[in-house]
Amino acid sequence: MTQDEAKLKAAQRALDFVQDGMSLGLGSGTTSAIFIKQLGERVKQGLRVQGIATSDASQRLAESLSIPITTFDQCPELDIAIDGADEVGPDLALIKGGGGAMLREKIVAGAAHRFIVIADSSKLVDTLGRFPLPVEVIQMALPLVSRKLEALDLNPKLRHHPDGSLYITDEGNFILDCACGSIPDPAWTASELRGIVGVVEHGLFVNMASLALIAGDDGVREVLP
Ligand SMILES: O=C[C@H](O)[C@H](O)[C@H](O)COP(=O)(O)O
Repeated sequence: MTQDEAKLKAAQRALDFVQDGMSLGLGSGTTSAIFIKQLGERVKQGLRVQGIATSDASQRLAESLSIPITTFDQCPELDIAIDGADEVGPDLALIKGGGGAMLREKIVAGAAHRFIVIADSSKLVDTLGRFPLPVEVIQMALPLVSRKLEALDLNPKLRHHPDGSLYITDEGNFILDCACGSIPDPAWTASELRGIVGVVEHGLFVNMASLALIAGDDGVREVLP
């Protein structure tokens, strides 16, 4: 099975958890985009749902498929948030933010009764940290935050687009990608990052996911924390 086929299988399985009338968190990234497209098909067939998107790109995609979009004003609680991940570690601790969307993703996942991760099996790891950990930073604080991350040996590097221009998030911030290697205690690292003024959010999701749907050659596995 190719990685894209596995992403499709995970996304399709996630649809089994969606019921008529639900309010959904719509994730970001390639796996989530596949889920949103599948959801769009169901909406076309009459499924009634509404969603809050975790990025401008996901919102545009959902709107193009006529999936109704709502806001936290109208809908402060979501039934399920469904999103991809860059790494899925023990206890379903995650690294997210490869696509720069982790701030809104964390807000949306936190507002959902269930947060379901969809991923192909290449994302499963024994220890988080092979994927660089994204840290979203207020622009003016960049030099200060960079120094603090260096002092923590997190090895931050400012994210750029492939054309060399600076990467700016949907909320107007920079991202420092930390090639820090193994993260043996994600909760500790998360709390260190949380304590740095100027850090808006980071890509460690600890104790948030309630289920991961991991697709590979052996089918789709349901992984619990
Ligand atoms: O910012 C992006 C998100 O956290 C994505 O969910 C994550 O990067 C996984 O993306 P993909 O499904 O494309 O591997």
